[in-house]
Amino acid sequence: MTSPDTDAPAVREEVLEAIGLTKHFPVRGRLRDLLSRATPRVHAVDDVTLTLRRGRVTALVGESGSGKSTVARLLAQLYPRTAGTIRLHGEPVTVRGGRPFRAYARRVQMIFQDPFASLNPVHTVRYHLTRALRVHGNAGRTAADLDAALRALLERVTLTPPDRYLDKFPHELSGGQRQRVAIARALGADPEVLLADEPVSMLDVSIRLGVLNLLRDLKERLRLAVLYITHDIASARYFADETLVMYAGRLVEGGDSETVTQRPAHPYTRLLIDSAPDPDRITGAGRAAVAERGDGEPPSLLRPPPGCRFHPRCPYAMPRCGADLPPPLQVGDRPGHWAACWLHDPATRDAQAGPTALALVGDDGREATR
Ligand SMILES: Nc1ncnc2c1ncn2[C@@H]1O[C@H](COP(=O)(O)OP(=O)(O)OP(=O)(O)O)[C@@H](O)[C@H]1O
Repeated sequence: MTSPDTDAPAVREEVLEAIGLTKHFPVRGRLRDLLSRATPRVHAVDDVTLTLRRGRVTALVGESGSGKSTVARLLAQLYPRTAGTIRLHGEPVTVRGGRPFRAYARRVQMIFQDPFASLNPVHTVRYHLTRALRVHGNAGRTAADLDAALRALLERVTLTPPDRYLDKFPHELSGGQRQRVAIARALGADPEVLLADEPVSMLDVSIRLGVLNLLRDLKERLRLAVLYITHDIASARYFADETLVMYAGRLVEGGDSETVTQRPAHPYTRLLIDSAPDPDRITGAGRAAVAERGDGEPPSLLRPPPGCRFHPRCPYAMPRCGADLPPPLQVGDRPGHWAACWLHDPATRDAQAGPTALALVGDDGREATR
């Protein structure tokens, strides 16, 4: 296969794919459970399908406990999965430790929320980066090669001049600088995929944008495929090409970020957007509307609700929503925009149309009729 403009082999845009990814954590049961021999399981992730592409950021958005970190850890092969397939460049891959895991980690790197916890306080920046370069075979042969590679890494994350940072300990750096070191360490593997789990949520608001801009610059210059995990849907609009919304272990909506954030189609996405702390939008009246529209608790993942998991909180729930799991349905005529919500089933829309219609979510994501 060649690209249209050159004779060079076309590079596969899909780097990492998850198909039907599922993780149920067994939890220690109460005596009653032990006697019945049924092990309770937390349904942390169910049937998640997603694709990470070269040079693109995919945001995975949802509230705390929705399963976002578990998805990242499954993709990083830090956890065994209950079901599903992970494909790297089209090849199914399962690794559990040892050399195969190191080979996988060379291509798929993870960045964690708390850079202070992920850097060892007794070691310098030089130590952390040298180790990453050596483990992944990128330290070169000579001391001069290593020195050049260390400087290049620090320059790539704009910690310049490198000499100012190489011999610093983590506590001598600001939160933003520490996260840049953690990113440099991930880049030491020369990866194709970065899994960034809430990479800025522990940083001061004033420096978040700088770190997000750095990640965006890296995806553009290094053509990295980036998974950006966040509970802040506003930052997804700014930073991600594509946005996926997760609720109680399942994906509920996906599409390009502009569409998902500006014209949300799933009632849960609307709730997330309405409850985001946007001073322009959230007025007293706005808050009241949010409360009316399903402010409440996410369900227990030990016994998730049947049908759509959002139905107990959903102001638009129909009898069908508590019984049948909605598949991903295309939203209106917008290719690539989907929502797992029966409101977007053409049959439902036809049945609900007319003067007695209940609330429907229109193509613009707002109520069409009431
Ligand atoms: N090792 C584990 N054993 C049992 N349950 C777990 C384990 N790890 C996560 N869970 C549960 O799985 C569910 C999803 O957790 P996860 O951390 O993936 O969510 P999250 O969306 O990343 O939340 P947060 O933003 O708070 O990190 C939660 O109910 C959590 O308690």
